[in-house]
Amino acid sequence: MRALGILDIDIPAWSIDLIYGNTGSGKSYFAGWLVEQAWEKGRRFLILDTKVRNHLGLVQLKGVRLLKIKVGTRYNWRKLLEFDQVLVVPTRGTINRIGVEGLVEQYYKPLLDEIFRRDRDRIIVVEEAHRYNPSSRRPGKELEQLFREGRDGKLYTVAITQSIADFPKLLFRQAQRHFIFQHYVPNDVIYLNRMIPGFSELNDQLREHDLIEFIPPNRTRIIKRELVVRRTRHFG
Ligand SMILES: Nc1ncnc2c1ncn2[C@@H]1O[C@H](COP(=O)(O)OP(=O)(O)OP(=O)(O)O)[C@@H](O)[C@H]1O
Repeated sequence: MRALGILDIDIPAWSIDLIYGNTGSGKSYFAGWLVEQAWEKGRRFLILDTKVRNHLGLVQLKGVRLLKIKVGTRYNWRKLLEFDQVLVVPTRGTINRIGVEGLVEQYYKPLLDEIFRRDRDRIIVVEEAHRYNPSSRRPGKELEQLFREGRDGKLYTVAITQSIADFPKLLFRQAQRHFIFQHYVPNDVIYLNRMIPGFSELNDQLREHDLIEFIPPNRTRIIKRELVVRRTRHFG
């Protein structure tokens, strides 16, 4: 039998984690792994998914509540936040009718705002985080307030995005940890190389689903895909 070793990634009391990489690189799979670690420690979390099935396996974990967003329905966010561990997903009909853009605007942004104003001590996992920003230069209000002031209320954000070039620098610079999958686009590699010591050499060593952990200003290491072992099924 192959010895797997243990992946020693901490789930701190507070952080801002960014997870980025191409479609299919393993962002959600890894985010789900982080959530499993948080669950084992009894931490409070809420996942805002933009896909219907992606994270559904996580509801196998005892205590995790599922809310399916159905377009036309009004939700009492305050009541929702009484639950400690929550997965929020759209129904297929919702995506067909209002798209991810409508989901984010009509439901997820107001929920993030409510979390910022009233919730405490929670890990908030935001899929497709670039969708919350009006442009690649301007952060959206909801993410910006969480990034800038979330620490006081121990509101810990995990933001997942495909394209780091489309993600406002203002937010990028606030991240406490980066989890980075292999990058191919030359401009992205140049950009990341400026930010992360030795990025291109590390990037060249990555296989599919491997990732780099970067803790600013200069701590980096490669995390091999075999170490990211999920306890629940991922549907990504
Ligand atoms: N460490 C890993 N070991 C084995 N399989 C993995 C690993 N990481 C990811 N995968 C598999 O790779 C596929 C893509 O992963 P995932 O859905 O997380 O990608 P993604 O980056 O979130 O993509 P998208 O941006 O399209 O949502 C999935 O089938 C997943 O099970």
